[in-house]
Amino acid sequence: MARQVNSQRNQEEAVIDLAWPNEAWSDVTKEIFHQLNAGTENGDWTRHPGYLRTGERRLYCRNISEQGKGFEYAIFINKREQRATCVCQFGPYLEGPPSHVHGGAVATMLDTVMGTCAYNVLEGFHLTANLNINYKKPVRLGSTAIFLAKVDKQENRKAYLSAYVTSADGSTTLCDATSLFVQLSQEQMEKAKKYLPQDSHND
Ligand SMILES: CCCCCCCCCCCCCC(=O)SCCNC(=O)CCNC(=O)[C@H](O)C(C)(C)COP(=O)(O)OP(=O)(O)OC[C@H]1O[C@@H](n2cnc3c(N)ncnc32)[C@H](O)[C@@H]1OP(=O)(O)O
Repeated sequence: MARQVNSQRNQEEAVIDLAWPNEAWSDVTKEIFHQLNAGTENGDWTRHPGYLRTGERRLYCRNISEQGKGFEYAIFINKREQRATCVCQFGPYLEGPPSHVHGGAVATMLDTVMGTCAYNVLEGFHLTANLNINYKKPVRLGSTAIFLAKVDKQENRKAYLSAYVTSADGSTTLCDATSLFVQLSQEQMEKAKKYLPQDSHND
């Protein structure tokens, strides 16, 4: 179940870690989560907590209030291999083409998984400079997909990544993507500080 942690900022703001199975997750989503979570046992992989703050600040893809209606996902990071893997179930609020997921919702998850993966090489805050997606097959609403991202190259503040999205059984490639993330310079970080939460929860 989602776990409640308290942010250091103020006690009444509950910070809930949603990157855990809940009753809205299908058996397929739960099974893939447990397979991926097993990789954290030997320390190669780390599950990235997915915080929903009850206060005023939320990460967009965590903020659909009713469980199961939007993005339900967990991301795992492998720092040594500079990779990230995500299991994601797309709820009914994300409909684009009838009974299928909006391409922008798939792009959101690609942006988030690749952005999280970029933390393997970039320090501090980074932003998406470029995101290119090839949509190979429509994604059924309510289905579960697996996102696999890796860092291909780093040049100073720039990290170049690639990713692909498969069906839950891995048999079908739904999308492939490339991206560029740019780490904010010290000067930009100073300016961005006022937007960052005081507590340690990144997501
Ligand atoms: C472990 C903890 C995990 C926590 C996870 C939490 C969730 C995380 C996931 C959430 C993720 C969500 C993420 C989101 O949704 S981020 C939201 C969407 N992105 C933005 O809003 C970014 C808007 N753009 C900018 O702010 C600036 O343009 C940036 C900061 C990107 C660069 O402007 P800056 O003034 O700083 O630097 P620069 O212009 O000198 O560029 C620097 C270098 O980059 C090269 N360049 C730039 N653009 C492009 C381009 N399009 N193609 C190719 N190259 C490009 C450029 O040539 C230069 O190269 P070089 O001359 O140095 O060689």
